[in-house]
Amino acid sequence: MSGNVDVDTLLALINSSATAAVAEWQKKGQDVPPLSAPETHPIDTATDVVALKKALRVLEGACEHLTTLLSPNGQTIYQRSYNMDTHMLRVTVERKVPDILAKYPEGLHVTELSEMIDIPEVKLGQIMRANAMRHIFLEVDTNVFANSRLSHSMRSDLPNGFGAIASRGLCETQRAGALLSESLADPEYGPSFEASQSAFMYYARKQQGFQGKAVFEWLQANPERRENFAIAMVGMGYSLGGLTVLHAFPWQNYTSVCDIGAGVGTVALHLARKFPNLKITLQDREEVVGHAIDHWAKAYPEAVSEKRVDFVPIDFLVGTPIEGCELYYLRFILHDWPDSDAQLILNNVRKTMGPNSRLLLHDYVVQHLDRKSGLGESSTYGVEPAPEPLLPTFGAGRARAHYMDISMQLQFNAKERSLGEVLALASSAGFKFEKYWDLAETSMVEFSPA
Ligand SMILES: C[S@@+](CC[C@H](N)C(=O)[O-])C[C@H]1O[C@@H](n2cnc3c(N)ncnc32)[C@H](O)[C@@H]1O
Repeated sequence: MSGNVDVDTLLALINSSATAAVAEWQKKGQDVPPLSAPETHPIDTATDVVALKKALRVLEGACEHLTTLLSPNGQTIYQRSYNMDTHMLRVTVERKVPDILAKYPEGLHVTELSEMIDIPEVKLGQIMRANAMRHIFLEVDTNVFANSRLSHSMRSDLPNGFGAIASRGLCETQRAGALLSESLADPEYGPSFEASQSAFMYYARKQQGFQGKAVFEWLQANPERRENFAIAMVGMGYSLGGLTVLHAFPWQNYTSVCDIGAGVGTVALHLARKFPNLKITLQDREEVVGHAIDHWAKAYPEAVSEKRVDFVPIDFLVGTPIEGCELYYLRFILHDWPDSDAQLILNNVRKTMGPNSRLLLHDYVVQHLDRKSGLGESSTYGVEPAPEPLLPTFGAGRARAHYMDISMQLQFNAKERSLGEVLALASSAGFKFEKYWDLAETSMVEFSPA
């Protein structure tokens, strides 16, 4: 069997998907800025990005497939094993280099930067160049660095939350990831599916001496990281296309929604702005509800004074959400919990729902990589399969689904679920499947009471 034939097909996919992506950038009113331009673009914080995400999942999948196909195996294996991207990025994100370089649009010599952030000049030069090679920072002159389009977008003064996403990924998730193999070999942690015995908790206990039970307690004990987590959730909405749900789902047909585990209202704030007739209730842990009240007082005081939004604390593992809402919406909640706890949460929602209420579960839906299972889901539930020769799930075009899946394992001993797993879980809590919403990157599954 020859792989040569795949080259032409992959090139055609790259061509058509890149053309479609450019059109989506232009629809937002401007051309694509070069990677060297330290500019933001409206597409960074656009919410209606299903068409862009659909083009990108083909483009990313096809580019990775083609380079892997045409590279000798040893080259790819070296590339995957020696990839230092996250370590290099962490050094610069922790030391707020994007904020520093924002003050030097013409660039800053590595000698001065090294004095400011206390890293020896030679080492820092290596680190900055390794980042610049991936378009994070620019070497504008020999040993002189400036912000690129990517590093500019991580500035802490921008409202996009991208710097916080990077910080959460690099400082918490990657540290746990670095100890995954050790935690899996540990006789206590390895076989456990308890949130208190995740790889992150292994890291927090062994390296930080933390005595608490699980991640949300760790965040509570680390206020700066908790604050970063809240901002990262805002950034997740933009970067993972989670806000496409604002456009895809007919919210205008409903009058009330309870956002369970809402955080400070990363989705609810947008819902309140776009659908003024929707009565919104935010529910989360008591201290998070306190932050949400402060956040809305600054971000959208009119919604509060017009009583379009309520804030009600809950521990969703033990208590039921408020009664009488038409919609119960859970975004990025069930993936934090192992099946036994996810079941408790769903049972509690089911108890409170009226006969005409709907449950909306919004997460990544992961798929097996064999074409048989992909085709089964596509014919039964409308999950779009990738064109051949791409892996049926779009391969690297869905990398973030796998990153999120592993990130949930690392932090909570939990996971992203396949559609079959979501349906089984919901069915055993007394729900009936209504509709699968393909949001191109994340997915939403709608249920009614059975
Ligand atoms: C991953 S965040 C998702 C936040 C928000 N839904 C979003 O999509 O941006 C998970 C949320 O669950 C909340 N949470 C965790 N444990 C909880 C509990 N026992 N009861 C209620 N909320 C909880 C956290 O405080 C956090 O806001």
